[in-house]
Amino acid sequence: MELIEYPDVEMMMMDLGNQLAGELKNCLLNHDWASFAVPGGTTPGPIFDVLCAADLEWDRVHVMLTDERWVPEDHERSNTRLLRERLLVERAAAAKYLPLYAKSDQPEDVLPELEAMLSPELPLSVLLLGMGADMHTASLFPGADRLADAMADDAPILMPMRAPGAPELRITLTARVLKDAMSTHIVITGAEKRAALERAQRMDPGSAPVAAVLQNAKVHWAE
Ligand SMILES: O=C1O[C@H](COP(=O)(O)O)[C@@H](O)[C@H](O)[C@H]1O
Repeated sequence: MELIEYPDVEMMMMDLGNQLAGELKNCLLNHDWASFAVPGGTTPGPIFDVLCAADLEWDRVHVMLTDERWVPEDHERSNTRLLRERLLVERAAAAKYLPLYAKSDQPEDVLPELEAMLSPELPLSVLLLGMGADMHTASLFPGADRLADAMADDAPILMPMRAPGAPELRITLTARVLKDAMSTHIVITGAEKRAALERAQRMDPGSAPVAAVLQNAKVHWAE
């Protein structure tokens, strides 16, 4: 793991947005397209604000979420909604978006079609992850009902996830998909998450899921 500390959050968001744009651009030099997975939640909005204006061939970038809350796309807690408002705008509106949500009461009903759509995109070219203070990443939550299955090397691409710490039903990329990414960045802010990151480095992924992806990750932190 490489830890990169920034003087302040604003600088981190700007710098990280530019780094991600540079990686996508490099990837497009050698490949027909780049697959790019991003988190939802409260942290990445300002990175998306930088990225969406980046001068790159967005029509060759395939964007997806690392995880989604099983709520309609116009719900205030929808990660898709965040993406549509902050990332898939301006130049980035030309990107191809691969949704992790489909209208259905539960993700189990639509898993085969979602997985068939994602399968050609793997391994992910560029992966940006967030992390909660409880050491969850994507929707791999400590104490989740099927966490062990989602952490296994032979896990499917996607799994539904129900967890005590998550207010709604989730769907998430599994750990092996995250671990296989060509380039992994994790963005965290504040003292509480920094302390959680340090704890996670000494813990088993079964109780600190983010530990599964730390080895090859660049972790970006600002107070
Ligand atoms: O619920 C989620 O939480 C994590 C962390 O979110 P944050 O609000 O603490 O930044 C996020 O990475 C994940 O995509 C999201 O669904």
